[in-house]
Amino acid sequence: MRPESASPESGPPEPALLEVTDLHGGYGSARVLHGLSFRVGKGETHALLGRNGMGKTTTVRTLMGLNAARSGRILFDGQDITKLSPEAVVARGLAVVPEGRQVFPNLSVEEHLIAFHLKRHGNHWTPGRVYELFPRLHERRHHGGQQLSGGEQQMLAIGRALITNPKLLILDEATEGLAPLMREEVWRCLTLLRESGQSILVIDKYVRRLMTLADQHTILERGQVVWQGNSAQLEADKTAWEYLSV
Ligand SMILES: Nc1ncnc2c1ncn2[C@@H]1O[C@H](COP(=O)(O)OP(=O)(O)OP(=O)(O)O)[C@@H](O)[C@H]1O
Repeated sequence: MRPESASPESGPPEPALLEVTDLHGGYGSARVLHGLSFRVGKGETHALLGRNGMGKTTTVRTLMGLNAARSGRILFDGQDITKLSPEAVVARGLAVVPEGRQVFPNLSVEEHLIAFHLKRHGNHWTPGRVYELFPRLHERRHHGGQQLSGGEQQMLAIGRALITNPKLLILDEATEGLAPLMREEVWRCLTLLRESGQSILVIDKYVRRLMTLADQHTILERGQVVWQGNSAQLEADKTAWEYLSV
């Protein structure tokens, strides 16, 4: 149950899996995030929305420890991860499917999955499970990253994140540049993951499609949160759409 929906009878709200508070950050002297706050509950699918250049990728990079936070706090599963290195953040249970996929050209599919496998959190995801989710990857398991199509690279990027057995899976524009059928493959995968209870933070341009998937939405505008709500609220609120139109 999400904290917002806790009734007085149900006791105190469940602590969030991810709680970002008054986060400031950017790239050196370039300030991009101006005090943003949002939370992702356990088992929740949360969409981070906003036009190009509004700070979504910078938020993800800051969560992952790739960009230093200037101030503010990132709590993950009850622990402060604000100042942790990327390796330590992954070890705590965050994993990202990065913008542009970033698969290694000279590593085979199988080598990617073996190299990134982290045995923990019940060790749910193994190379075999990833191949069940994406049979195409099994067929291509001995091929190098550079020999894969864009869609196959995207499946591998998702598989590589899942194989770390993350508590929170983050996807930054996972459908970007994909043909419609491949996009649907990504949505199918996200729907399955959501149904299995995986917590997900997703950034994507296909807002209408996200509305069928996400429990909550946070809209960023110039590095600040300008709107938050669920899919029904987003559907109904014209103000929110003004932040999303190009
Ligand atoms: N390496 C960098 N150095 C300096 N500024 C950067 C860098 N990368 C991004 N920015 C700036 O930070 C701001 C936010 O960019 P960011 O990539 O976080 O936006 P976004 O919401 O993810 O948009 P997009 O969909 O275009 O990726 C933009 O003004 C961008 O120009």
